[in-house]
Amino acid sequence: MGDRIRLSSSLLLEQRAWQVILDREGLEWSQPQPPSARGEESFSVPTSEIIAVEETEIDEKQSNRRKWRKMSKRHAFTVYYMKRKRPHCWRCKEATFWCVDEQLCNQWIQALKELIDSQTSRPKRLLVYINPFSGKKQGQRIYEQKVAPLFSLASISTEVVVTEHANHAKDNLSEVNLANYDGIVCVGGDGMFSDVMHGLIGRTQKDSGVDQNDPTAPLVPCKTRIGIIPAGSTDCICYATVGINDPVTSALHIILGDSQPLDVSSVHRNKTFLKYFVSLLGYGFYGDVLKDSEEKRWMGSVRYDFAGFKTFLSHHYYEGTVSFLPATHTMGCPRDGRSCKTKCRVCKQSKRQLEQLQKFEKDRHGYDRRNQWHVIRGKFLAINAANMSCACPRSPKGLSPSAHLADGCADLILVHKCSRFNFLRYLIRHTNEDDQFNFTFVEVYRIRKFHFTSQQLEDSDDIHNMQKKHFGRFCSDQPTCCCTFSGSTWNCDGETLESPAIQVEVHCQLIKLFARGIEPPSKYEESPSMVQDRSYVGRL
Ligand SMILES: CCCCCCCCCCCCC/C=C/[C@@H](O)[C@H](COP(=O)(O)O)NC(=O)CCCCCCCCCCCCCCC
Ligand SMILES: Nc1ncnc2c1ncn2[C@@H]1O[C@H](COP(=O)(O)OP(=O)(O)O)[C@@H](O)[C@H]1O
Ligand SMILES: [Ca+2]
Repeated sequence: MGDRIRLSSSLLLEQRAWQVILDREGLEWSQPQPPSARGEESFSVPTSEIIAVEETEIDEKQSNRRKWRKMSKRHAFTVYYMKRKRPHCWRCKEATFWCVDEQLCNQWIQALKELIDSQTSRPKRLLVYINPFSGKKQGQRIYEQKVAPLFSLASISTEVVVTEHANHAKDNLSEVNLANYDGIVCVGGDGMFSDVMHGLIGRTQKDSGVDQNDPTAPLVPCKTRIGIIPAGSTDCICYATVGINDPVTSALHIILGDSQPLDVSSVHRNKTFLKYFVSLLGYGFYGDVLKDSEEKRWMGSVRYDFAGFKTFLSHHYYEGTVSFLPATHTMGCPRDGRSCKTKCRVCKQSKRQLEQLQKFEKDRHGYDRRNQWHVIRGKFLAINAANMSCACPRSPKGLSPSAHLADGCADLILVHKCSRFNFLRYLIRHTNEDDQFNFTFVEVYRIRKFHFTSQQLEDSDDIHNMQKKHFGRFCSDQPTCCCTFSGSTWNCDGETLESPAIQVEVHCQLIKLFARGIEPPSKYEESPSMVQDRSYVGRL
């Protein structure tokens, strides 16, 4: 595309004449001679924010200006574009331009279409999975009423699968031809995203011959992007990567072809792969809240408040050993206040440095003097590994406000045993501006890998070893073993995971989302107030 796309014409919009210019950068319209009372009016939409163009039939009856009808037939086209309504919240707006010259009108439509087609990162074919039972069970309605009309406006073809059971999306992804799609969309909550992500990562590894059970195997990054239409109970992954849980905003990020790389952490027990997570892996408090809330699914998202209150009162602590490998490749740290923003420099540089470090480690067969494992043994109310901020409507800054989406690190938060009052103070700080790490009983580290073993398992291992020595085989060798551990469970992106021992490793930028991270506030100040403020589907 070159200078061929450069048009400058006088067109009418809302009965006023505007000088309208289209070039590679975008569309601009301004008043040739601004009426002094109004001041100069000029509006622009960058190419990357133009959604679609359509030829428009002008309803002549609507016009009370008979003189135009007398003159000649009007020819019109409507430009649909993204507009920032308030921080992080996007809407689709429209502006209908017209003129009496049919050829000129067609020329504009053609040029705008060419410009839109030049945006090669935009998806054309999407595979959509809808969980009809997420959150308030509105997934299907949200998709059909708010999202599908926008996809069809943007000429995106879709194949829609309404899931019938848990893991449906994951299983389906193991057999579909991924080459047929430019992206996968999941409509639901964090659990639904987890299903899709496991399907996609598993499929990519299988196709590349990587064994997911091998905790040392470097994983192959997934090419297909995932879009999240939030319709769940917490919607943490959407909120922390877009800044809001709003279906229309997410649909627009997908249509405009945004791309946000995301770290994924793997959880293994010895040589068995258990799960991946992108937001929170939590033991103790968040594990117990999740486990308790699962029996209360019928309550919807309030289940978490009930379970949270109950778990808070029970005030269980868990003994165990955490060992971790601190991240040495990143300049960021959990309390530096440098939160992850669109086109984050910390993420970019960290990835580069991690690649160098990994190459260095490979050359030295894993050895690097900076690789010092730290070991902390204790009694914990909560052990949280936050791969991202984990911001959500309940906690707008999240569990670790300065965690990054794509730096190859997770923030490991250890909440040691403390009084109920202090734990409540800690929880309350998730909802306000105060630093939740500024407590003597809270430690936070930026890490690349960590291991956890519960005290019960350590004790039983000691007994096993002793008994093995003296009596031969013992129960852990038997599949029928009935040893029970009174440990907690893991909350792994909102899915429960029972394992008294795990090894976790962060995989830098393993997947990509249709998102752009958190836009800094200046973006909203820059956003022009447009002439026509009619929302297309935004208010549905
Ligand atoms: C006193 C107020 C305390 C508010 C503390 C809020 C902390 C919220 C942090 C949320 C981190 C979320 C991490 C993400 C988790 C999700 O993946 C996951 C699944 O999402 P999905 O259902 O959409 O699939 N969601 C969850 O695990 C839910 C976590 C929600 C925890 C809520 C805890 C409420 C605690 C209330 C304590 C009340 C104490 C009152 C004492 C007088
Ligand atoms: N049709 C279905 N029936 C039952 N469970 C389902 C279905 N589709 C998906 N699931 C499972 O429901 C779980 C929760 O889904 P999610 O969309 O996160 O809702 P919520 O945010 O309300 O927890 C996920 O683990 C997913 O595998
Ligand atoms: Ca990270």
